[in-house]
Amino acid sequence: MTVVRNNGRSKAAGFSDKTRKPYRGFMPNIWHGSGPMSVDVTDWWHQSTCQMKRVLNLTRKLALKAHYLDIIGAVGLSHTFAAQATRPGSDAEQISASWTQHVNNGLQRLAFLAPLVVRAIPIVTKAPLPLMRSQGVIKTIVTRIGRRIIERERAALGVAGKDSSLDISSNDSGRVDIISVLLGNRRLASASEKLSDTQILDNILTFTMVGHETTAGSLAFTLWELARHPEIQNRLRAEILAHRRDLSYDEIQKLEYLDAVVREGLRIHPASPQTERLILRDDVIPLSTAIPGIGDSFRVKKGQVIHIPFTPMNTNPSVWGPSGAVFDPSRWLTARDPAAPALPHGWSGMLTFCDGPRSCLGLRLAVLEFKIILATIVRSIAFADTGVHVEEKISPTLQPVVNGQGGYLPLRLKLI
Ligand code: HEM
Repeated sequence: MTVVRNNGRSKAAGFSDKTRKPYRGFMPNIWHGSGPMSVDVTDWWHQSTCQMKRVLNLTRKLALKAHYLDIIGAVGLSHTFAAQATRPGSDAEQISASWTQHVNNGLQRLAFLAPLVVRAIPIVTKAPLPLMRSQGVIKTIVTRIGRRIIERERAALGVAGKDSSLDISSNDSGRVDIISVLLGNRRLASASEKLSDTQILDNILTFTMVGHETTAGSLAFTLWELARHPEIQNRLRAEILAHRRDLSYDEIQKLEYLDAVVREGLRIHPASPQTERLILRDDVIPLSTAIPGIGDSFRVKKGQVIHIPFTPMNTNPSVWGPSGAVFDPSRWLTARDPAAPALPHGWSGMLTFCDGPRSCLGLRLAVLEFKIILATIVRSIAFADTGVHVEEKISPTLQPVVNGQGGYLPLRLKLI
């Protein structure tokens, strides 16, 4: 198997997904910042049912307002972004405005060249270009918030003012959230594995941005599908209305059609539809089906960057059948034909959360909050298509684009 690693500049290459609508507009992803994700929170995050129950309580409280920034703030950082308060100049408002700006910059005609330029001349990320400035604004805001969070943790531990560094020497608060795990690293890790201040701040930045934009985008596209498929929407609502409003964690897991709709939304509209990996040594990649002119394998060389397009892999007709690109939740309710080709690795056989050691750390939180918010919204609101032409473009995550404007997805709503 080829040895690859995340090169810290994921999503920097473009592709044209020929099986569906054309994409354009790519931006390098700098959310990973300069620090690696060196704290292993995977087990803690993926396996702790207690944590999930806490998430459930928090997300239920926040669900009606459906603001994912508040959710990641609450469950990840014990920080209140108060995203619902659209107070001009608030952190949430600034992050949102800069992100919209950033999305629209990435939709410019020549934006697809940006990753290539960044790769060739990395210093360009420091240039005062509008393309870079919007990312810089978000990084500045979240870094400021991150410093406040770390100082608050220090104060809570009674070590405030002991020294001027951000170092936390113990973490006995008993809380289990991302920030306490990151800071606990200072106490538990050996000297060579301790996270630096910059790495902790980079992690806060990563969690803040990937922890809300992706889930919000997935929900928006799924609501769009429900608006275009009233029969699916009605069936989902019927399932939800058959249960009490205040669903427990275990009850939410039992809603089969909700589960199917969420999986299908994530399969067809992966919020982060592509990534790339750097080849660490020369190797040969075997192909399951020979390609004319290439054969049944191809060589890769150390230093090459390989592009991994999730959407065609998630919808490939040879794996998912002729209706592979169609939004059809019922495919998750029937047993898969044993003669059909095996699904790829990755959650539910899809690449939406990537796969392998650098796959999404927030998978379970993402799916859980998605289910709770979708169930809460669909219970009370009916969605209809507006007939407006919506395009899907990558900038840098999957974005709805209407008349050249990114980040808007018009839907007609009716209270039930
Ligand atoms: C529907 C929602 C989400 C989708 C589709 C998604 C997708 C992904 C993908 C594809 C990657 C791999 C990126 C790459 O290597 O190029 C990733 C990484 C990551 N995700 Fe998510 N994500 C979602 C929600 C979340 C949430 C809610 C959190 C935080 C709680 C989160 C935290 C992370 C982190 C920290 C990484 C970096 C992991 C690493 O580099 O080791 N994600 N996500």
